[in-house]
Amino acid sequence: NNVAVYYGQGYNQPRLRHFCDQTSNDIINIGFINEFPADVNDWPGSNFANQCDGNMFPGTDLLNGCHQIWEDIPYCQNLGKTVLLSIGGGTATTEYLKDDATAEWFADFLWYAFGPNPTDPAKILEFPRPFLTAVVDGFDFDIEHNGGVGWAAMINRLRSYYETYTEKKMYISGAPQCAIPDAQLSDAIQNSWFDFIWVQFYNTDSCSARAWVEGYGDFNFGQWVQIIRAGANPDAKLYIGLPASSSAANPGYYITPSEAEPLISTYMELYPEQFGGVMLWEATASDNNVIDGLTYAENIQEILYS
Ligand SMILES: CNC(=O)NC(=N)Nc1ccccc1
Repeated sequence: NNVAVYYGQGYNQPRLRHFCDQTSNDIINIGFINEFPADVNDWPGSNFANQCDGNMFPGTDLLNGCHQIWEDIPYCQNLGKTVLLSIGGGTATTEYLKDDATAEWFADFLWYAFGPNPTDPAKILEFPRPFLTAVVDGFDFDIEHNGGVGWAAMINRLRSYYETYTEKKMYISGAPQCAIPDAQLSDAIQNSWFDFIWVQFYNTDSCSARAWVEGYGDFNFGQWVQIIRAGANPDAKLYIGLPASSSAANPGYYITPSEAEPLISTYMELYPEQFGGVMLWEATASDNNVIDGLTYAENIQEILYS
């Protein structure tokens, strides 16, 4: 079982390699590509908080020169970490896809800009390389607003590129909110191939991990298992998403490691095939939340390996 952490929006966060030096983190989602193309040929925008040097590709909101990230992605991969680039993150005003054509363009852009280094001179001319020669291990969809148009088309387009690429396995993951159906990702889960689904069992009270601990509401991991089994990839791994500290998500959703232990054990044992591990929002919050001498992520890792 794995621990997946989000990185890139942490308060005063250290550089990426700090989190790759931690054995508690297996998958790292770098967030975010937080502005989506308004139309075909439009470039997306990015934000990685205090990282990078504040330079954009001219006329765009796409960061250029994120030396900490392009240096650290191969460092992390050499340590066996899976590094995904996360799309979305929750800024409603800039995260919207108008149609499948725009979605497929978005997929093209991400593939040539952040995927394998293009060899076709035309592609080299057309697309930037924000992380230079670093090649991510796939893309994460943290889509929190504006509905489901385009996501299945975009993921299917990425999959068609993945099929042409034999150097390494590449992944698709998603971070739906826990209420079912998820307005943004349920259609994509039904119609396109995900490898990991990490459900945000926070910020929505009725299906939250906090509700399970307190004995109310409808924590719906089991229903998410059924959704995945009816989806395009029935073998997608399902993760329990949790806040990594009391201030990491909306107030009241944090659960302590000792509260998380029975929850994780219950569902790890109920659904051993589907259970993939725990997702944490987010890495710096985990570092700043030390309990019994271990970060929150290390505490969660102990539970997964116990
Ligand atoms: C996987 N994405 C997230 O977990 N996003 C997230 N936690 N956003 C957020 C929402 C409200 C308060 C703090 C963070």
